[in-house]
Amino acid sequence: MKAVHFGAGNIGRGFIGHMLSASDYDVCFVARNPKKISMLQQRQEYPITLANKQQDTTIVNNVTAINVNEQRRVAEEIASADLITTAVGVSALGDIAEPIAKGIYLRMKANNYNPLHIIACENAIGGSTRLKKRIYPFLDERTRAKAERYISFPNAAVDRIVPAQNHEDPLQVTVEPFYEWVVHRPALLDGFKEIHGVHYVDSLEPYIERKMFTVNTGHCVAAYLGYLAGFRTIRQVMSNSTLRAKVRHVMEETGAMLIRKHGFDTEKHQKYIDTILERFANPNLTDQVTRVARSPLRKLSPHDRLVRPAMQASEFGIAIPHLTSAMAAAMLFDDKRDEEAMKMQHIIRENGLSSFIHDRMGIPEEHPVHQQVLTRYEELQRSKINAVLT
Ligand SMILES: NC(=O)C1=CN([C@@H]2O[C@H](COP(=O)(O)OP(=O)(O)OC[C@H]3O[C@@H](n4cnc5c(N)ncnc54)[C@H](O)[C@@H]3O)[C@@H](O)[C@H]2O)C=CC1
Ligand SMILES: O=P(O)(O)OC[C@H]1O[C@](O)(CO)[C@@H](O)[C@@H]1O
Repeated sequence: MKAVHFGAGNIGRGFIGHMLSASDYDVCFVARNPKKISMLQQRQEYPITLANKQQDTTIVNNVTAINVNEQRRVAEEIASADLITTAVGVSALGDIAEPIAKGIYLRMKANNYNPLHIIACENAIGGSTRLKKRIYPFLDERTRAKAERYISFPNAAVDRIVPAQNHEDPLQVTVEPFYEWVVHRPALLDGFKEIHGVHYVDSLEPYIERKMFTVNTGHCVAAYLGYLAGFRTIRQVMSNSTLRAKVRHVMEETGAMLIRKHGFDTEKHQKYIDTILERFANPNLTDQVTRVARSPLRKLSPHDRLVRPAMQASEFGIAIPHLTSAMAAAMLFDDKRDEEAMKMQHIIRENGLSSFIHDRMGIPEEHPVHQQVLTRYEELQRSKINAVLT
C-alpha cells in the first residue's frame, strides 16, 4: 500500500511517517527542502529518537520523497496512492490543494477507482473537511462526482509533541514518547488499510475538542505566559510553580466546559490534565517558547484553542478568569521573528484593541468575554512580568 504525505517536517517525519511505515505503507513525502528530499531519496530511511532517559532510537524505513514543485510526479504519485496525509500547517492547506486536485484528476482519468483516503493531520477542527473544500474548486464537475464516490476525507486529531530539531543528521527527529492519533471511523471506505496504533472513533468531536482545548490550549498558554515572563523554553516555564499553576487553572476552566459538554468523567479528566502537564515538563525535551507560541493570529482566531473554548464556557456560565488572561497574554506576543505576531501588533496599533477582539477573534463588543479580555490586557500591559509571575 502506498501513502503520500505532504510535509516532511517535525510531525511529518516524527509521527505520521513513522506510524505509516510501521503499518507497512510505503511512504512518499512531498516536501520543499531539496537537501532533505535528496537525503530521503538516497537513504530511504531516517532515525527517530524518543525523548526518554534512554533516548531509544528506531529506524523508519520504506520512505522516499519528491519535491512539491515537480507537479507531474506529485500527480502521478497521488494517482496510484491508497492514502494521502498532510502535516504542513493549517494555513498551508490552500497551497497543496491544487497539486492534490491534479493527482485526483489523473487518477480518475486512469479509471483508478480504488478507495483513496485523504487525512489532514493538522492542529485544527475539521482539517480534512477544510482541505476538501480547498481541493474541490480545482476539479471539473465529472471528476468531482467521481471523487465523491471513491475519495473520502476523514477528519482526525493528532497529538505528539515534536519540537524543532537540532541534530547533525538533518533527517533525525526527536519526539516525545506519548502519541495519540484519532480518526473518524464513519468516513472510512471499504478497503481502507488500518494504521496500527490509530484510534478509530464513531464521533470525533469529543476527542478533538478534548485534545485541542486541553493540550493545545495549555501548551500555548504556557508559551504566551512564559514569553512575557522572559523564559526561553517550555521546560523552564513548567519549572516555575506560579506559571505551572496558571497553566493548570486554564486547563481546569476549559476542562469544566468539556466535562459539561461531552459528559467526561471528572476524575479521569483531571488525570488527563495531570498527564499533559507532565508531558509539557518532560526533562528530556527542549521546546522553544516561540515555537509553541507561533502564529498568534491563527491561535486567537474564532475556532481555535483560545476563543472557542472561552465562548463555549461562557455559554455554560463557567467563569474563565485564567483563560481570558491567557488570551490577553497571547495578544501581547511580539516576537519579531514571527510574521503573524508582527502583523497582530500592527493591527492592534492601527485599529485598537476592541476592534481586534471583535474582528479577528470574533467576540462581539457586547459579549462579556470581550470586556474581560480588554481588562486583562490592560492589566498585563501595565506590569508585564509582575502580573504574569504573581
Ligand atoms: N510539532 C508538533 O508537536 C505538532 C504539530 N502538529 C501540527 O502538524 C502540522 C505541522 O507542524 P510541524 O511538523 O510542527 O511543522 P514543521 O514546520 O516542522 O513542518 C511543516 C512542514 O511542511 C512543509 N510544507 C509547508 N508547505 C508545504 C507545501 N506547500 N508543500 C510541501 N510541504 C510543505 C514545510 O516545509 C515543513 O517541512 C501543523 O498543522 C501543526 O499544528 C500537530 C500536533 C503536534
Ligand atoms: O502547531 P501549532 O498549532 O502552532 O501549535 C504549537 C505546538 O503545540 C502543540 O500544539 C502541543 O503539543 C503542538 O502540537 C504544536 O506543534
